[in-house]
Amino acid sequence: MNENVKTATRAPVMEARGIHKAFGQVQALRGAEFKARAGEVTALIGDNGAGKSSLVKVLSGVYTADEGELLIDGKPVRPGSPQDVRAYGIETVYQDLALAGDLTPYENVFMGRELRRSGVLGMLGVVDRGRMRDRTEEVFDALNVRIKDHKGRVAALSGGQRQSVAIARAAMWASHLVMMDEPTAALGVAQTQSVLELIRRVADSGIGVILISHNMTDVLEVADSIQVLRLGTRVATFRRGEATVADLVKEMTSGKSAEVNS
Ligand SMILES: Nc1ncnc2c1ncn2[C@@H]1O[C@H](COP(=O)(O)OP(=O)(O)OP(=O)(O)O)[C@@H](O)[C@H]1O
Repeated sequence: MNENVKTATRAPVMEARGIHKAFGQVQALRGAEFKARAGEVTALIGDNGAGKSSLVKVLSGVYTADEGELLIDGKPVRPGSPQDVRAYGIETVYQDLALAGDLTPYENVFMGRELRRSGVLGMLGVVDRGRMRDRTEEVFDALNVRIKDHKGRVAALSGGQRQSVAIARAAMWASHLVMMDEPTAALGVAQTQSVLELIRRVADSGIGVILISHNMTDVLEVADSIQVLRLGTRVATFRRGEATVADLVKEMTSGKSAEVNS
């Protein structure tokens, strides 16, 4: 399908308009705009202090914006907490991953949202381990997340596998959107590649992905849309294939330093 037609026909799953957020004297966001579409990876990039984390925390309900509007599926929303945002089918994978190392992958996937047995056993609070394990394996298979030992502790997995467990968990619960904060920051080359492939598969499954990253190569490889923040404002938006590393660096640094080594 023609790229422009495809883009135009997809409603933004999440949109931020004119977001302002101050911390005391520091104006972290100054009328920031942002748009993410279903089935696409939207990268949010910017230099240190540009406002990426602040914007994602507004989008994920951790902060309330001082001014501005949030829309989900085109409808204005006013989330008061992260739980409100999760209720819209939007999950966030933070840098610490929020995994319990002593638990297995499936226990992590269902942590705090355990499935109960039916009937009296369910009423007594007995969890349905078999169903949780089967569902987890199904989701991991669909996303091609390969974990050899489903009964082993998450702490024994590699960094890339732990990241994959956290992303697959988010994708399983998210009906709309997954936000990821620097998912490849701590990974080596091979693990980065497999996490990028997973991010692509999550978007291809039809939900939106927001990717915050410092890594220009990753962003150029996987993102359908790249939105650049500088000093709390969106200064540029590129579609896939429209920008080079030099273009991105230039936008991030107000054109003062277009010199890049990669
Ligand atoms: N809780 C806070 N209290 C005070 N100032 C804050 C707070 N959070 C962010 N800031 C300030 O707001 C500005 C934007 O920060 P933010 O963390 O959103 O940027 P960022 O683009 O995510 O940066 P980085 O890549 O370094 O994480 C910075 O000047 C930062 O110091």
